[in-house]
Amino acid sequence: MSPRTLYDKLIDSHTVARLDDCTGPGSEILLYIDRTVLNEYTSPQAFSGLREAGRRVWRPGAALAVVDHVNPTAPNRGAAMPDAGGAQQVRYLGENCRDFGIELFDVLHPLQGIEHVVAPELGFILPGMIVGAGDSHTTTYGALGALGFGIGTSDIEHYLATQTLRYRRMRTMRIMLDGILSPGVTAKDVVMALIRTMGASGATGYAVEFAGKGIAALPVEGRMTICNMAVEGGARGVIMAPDEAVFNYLTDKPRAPKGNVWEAAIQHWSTLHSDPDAVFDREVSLQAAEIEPLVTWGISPDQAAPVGGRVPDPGAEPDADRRRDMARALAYMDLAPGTALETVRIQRAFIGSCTNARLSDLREAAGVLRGRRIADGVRGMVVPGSSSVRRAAEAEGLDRVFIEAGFEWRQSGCSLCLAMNDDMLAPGERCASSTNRNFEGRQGAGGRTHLMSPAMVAAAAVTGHLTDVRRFAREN
Ligand SMILES: CC(C)[C@H](C(=O)O)[C@@H](O)C(=O)O
Ligand code: SF4
Repeated sequence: MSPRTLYDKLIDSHTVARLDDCTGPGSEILLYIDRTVLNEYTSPQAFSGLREAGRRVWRPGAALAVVDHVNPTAPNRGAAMPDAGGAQQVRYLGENCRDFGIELFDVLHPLQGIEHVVAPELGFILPGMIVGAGDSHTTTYGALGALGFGIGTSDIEHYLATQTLRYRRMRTMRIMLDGILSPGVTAKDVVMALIRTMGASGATGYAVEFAGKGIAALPVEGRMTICNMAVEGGARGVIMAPDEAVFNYLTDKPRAPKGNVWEAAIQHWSTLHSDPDAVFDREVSLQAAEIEPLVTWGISPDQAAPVGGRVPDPGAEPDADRRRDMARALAYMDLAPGTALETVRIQRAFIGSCTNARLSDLREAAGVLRGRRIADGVRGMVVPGSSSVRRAAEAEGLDRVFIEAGFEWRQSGCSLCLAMNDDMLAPGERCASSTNRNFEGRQGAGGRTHLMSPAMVAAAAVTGHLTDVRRFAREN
């Protein structure tokens, strides 16, 4: 057999039937999906479809449901939702899980959290799996050696009824991260650098495999940050070959296999990598040493610059479409060309989301905040990625560090990542945010989002303006 990429191997081993006469990219197959994660926001119509057709869920145990998008994150929250729409979605998810036999982590469940944080920490996602779920950031699971991708509502229904999806094979791209990151530069900066270089649709149509020394050197949670946000570069399907670090990460996870099954699993997982001479449709490489801490200045994740740089000048952009997009972004963001990014003042600081609210992210941010206070006029919020992350952080005293620095220490959920609950920016407020999307109004109508790593959010909160976190390292 000719050499194959890891993507090809996973697709081949999950192909139930070919639906056309083609074999390469674009060919349509019926693909077996190992697991899914459901949320209150994208699952309702899928369940309604099942109910109307009188169908049952084929393998209820392969699905896990969580409430994450619409719930409040107030420290003393109860089961009540902020608005009637959210309340209805949460109630219906509860009803559906009960009627179709699916496990649910409801708002007050001790394991509640953002789906992409909850599923890995539970050991629900394992190497070699294919995971299709109703949320674009399902790509996160690539970090565990599982091919994850977002699917639409009608696909969720198809999945629930059959455990399969109609799927079009994608082209393959390998992104090599060569070398090792400099101090103060994080996984978030890697993925932001990638999107900045390739553009917000640079990986559209491709399944992306990340590889190279730089990836191998990253802890699994950092790899999740990269796989999570790669979708903002257009990648609908992301994978990294599982290695020792992944096996160590999974070893104590409650739902991971145990005993003999674990041993056998490791044997199999160790075979999950692209063949040495596998051919990718596209190869890209990034030099880790050249990556600097980045912040976005615009309204698309690719509109980013090194924090030490300046707001770009649309007048200097030769391409007319890009020039117009830049001008529009700067008008929305209320930024003048040539402004030093480090002088841009913020009113809000948000550490949260499925990109950057795991324990390691909170540790990094707390490392900057220890012994410091956030600037006057800045409101800071920390929203742990899951209730488990929240407890683990409390066990090591991180909550105290955040609270003493002046941050609010909240319950888990998507929160201010998107204004779909009661956490949002007021019009005109500017936020340093550890999230993944900076679209207009994403964090509230008229709100202005600057994406960056959690340590950079902490640094900005302390000074009151966008700040190169490496200044703090020098002071310490
Ligand atoms: C609500 C959901 C459809 C959406 C997604 O798929 O990503 C959300 O999680 C987001 O981040 O915008
Ligand atoms: S935290 Fe943000 S990006 Fe992640 S699932 Fe929730 S809304 Fe989407």
